Amino acid sequence: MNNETVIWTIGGLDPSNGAGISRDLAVFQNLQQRGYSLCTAVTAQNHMGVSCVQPVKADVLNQQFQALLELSSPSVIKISMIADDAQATVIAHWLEKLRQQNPQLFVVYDPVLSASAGGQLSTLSGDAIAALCANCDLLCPNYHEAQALTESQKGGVELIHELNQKLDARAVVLKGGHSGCEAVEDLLWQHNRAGTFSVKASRLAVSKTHGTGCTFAAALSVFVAQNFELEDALYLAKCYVFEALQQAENNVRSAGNGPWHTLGLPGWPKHRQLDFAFSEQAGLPAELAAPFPSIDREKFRFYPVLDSIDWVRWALGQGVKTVQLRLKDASDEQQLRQHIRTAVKLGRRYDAQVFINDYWALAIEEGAYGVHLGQEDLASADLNAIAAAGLRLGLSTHSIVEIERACRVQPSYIALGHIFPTQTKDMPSQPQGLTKLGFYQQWLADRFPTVAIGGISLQRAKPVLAQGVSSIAVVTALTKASKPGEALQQFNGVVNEHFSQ
Ligand SMILES: Cc1ncc(COP(=O)(O)OP(=O)(O)O)c(N)n1
Ligand SMILES: Cc1nc(C(=O)O)sc1CCOP(=O)(O)O
Ligand SMILES: [Mg+2]
Repeated sequence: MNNETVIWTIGGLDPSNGAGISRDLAVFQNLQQRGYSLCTAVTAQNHMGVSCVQPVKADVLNQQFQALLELSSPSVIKISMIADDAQATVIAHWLEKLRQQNPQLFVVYDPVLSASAGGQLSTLSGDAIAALCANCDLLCPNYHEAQALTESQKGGVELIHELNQKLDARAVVLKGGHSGCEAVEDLLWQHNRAGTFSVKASRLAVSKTHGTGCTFAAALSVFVAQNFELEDALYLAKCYVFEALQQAENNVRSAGNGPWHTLGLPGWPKHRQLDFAFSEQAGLPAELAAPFPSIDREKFRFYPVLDSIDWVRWALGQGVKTVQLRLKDASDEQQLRQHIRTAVKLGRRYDAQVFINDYWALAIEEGAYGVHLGQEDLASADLNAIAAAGLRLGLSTHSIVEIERACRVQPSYIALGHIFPTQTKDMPSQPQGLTKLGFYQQWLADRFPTVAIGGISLQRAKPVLAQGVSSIAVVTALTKASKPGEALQQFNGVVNEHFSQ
């Protein structure tokens, strides 16, 4: 991914480069982002401990803000070590000002109070921390910090509830590295979502973990800046740190007994590495015994999604080999069954791959070629029954977490949406854009055929296909075209040219 954004990091300077702002800048650079730093304290420390902390004066911090604003305007600010209340007042002032200029500004607060190797770093009062939290979008403490902030010995979801009672956070990532458990589990809670989302990693045998918290929060800030949903940002940040630690573990012999962070950073995560789970939202579907039947990829390259049997008949008559019947205003069950039956028959007559959207039970009964389902259907649809009936299955996805959830059921294809703004339906998520589409495609690495959907016009077809997807799906580019026959021919031209290269 290479959409450069500007990220500011506010924190202390660690001369050993394991933690603090120099570590953050290394992570930003490793992930191809433009980073700037504001220094709150000069420390003398390494992975074995902190020997001295010299806070910078509040006025010096204030001038750093002024100097940086002349250069850039951040999309994300990461805050970690704040030495004292006077600094917190300066930061609160600037956050307010920057938010006025950019209401989309996202602030991540990693409340570093002491170093992992031991040593107090901050004299920040409880009131100052509470005021900061109210100004932040995401609070990401580790267990020690969360317990210190709440004066509680609880853990897990209960600890997050304690945090919420004390501090007015909009979202919390509770880092599990210090929980003492066998697996390291990070929990995400968001004020506007039910339940929590968690990512688990096995504990690696790396002994010197100085700076893992900073590395994690810096990577998380990058993924947020790249407009990933918080669940994805947490998942990717965790993969990033896991990969960095794994790399260190593998290299430990050649690197001698030095700290892990000197062994290099891994770059953008490229594939699935860790398990995740939802506590209350639509859970993970059970893994099925066998993959869903495959589709004919050559027939799949252009995929009209159509809202009537007349359109299906027309498209198949024009030679289209994959279509979807997507009926959204069907109230009469008999009529609905009739439409699905006709679509199935037409599919057989034209030797085409006809998918039925939503109505999986009727699709089974009518012997359809396949069904297309959304994420919310995953919890309610009987996937085993669809598989047992031999139907193909297509699944919608809009994020890495949804992609990974879809992969568990080994579908016949995965839809990636919505790429551009669409008039066809209200989408709860943001358009993905081409860069993210390319990232998703690389992430999937041809595990399943893919189809891009959402706002794809004739002009956009070529750059979308260039991201490596197996197919493009369109609704209005065909059904609202002034001359649908011509539009279809033009799409065929672009698709054939792309796949003949
Ligand atoms: C090819 C393709 N991709 C995505 C969708 C969207 O399906 P879903 O999320 O189930 O939403 P509705 O279409 O039911 O509104 C699709 N239909 N086809
Ligand atoms: C039905 C649908 N599903 C989407 C998804 O992202 O899951 S986008 C979409 C509508 C696509 O219509 P158009 O080509 O007119 O933009
Ligand atoms: Mg649907």
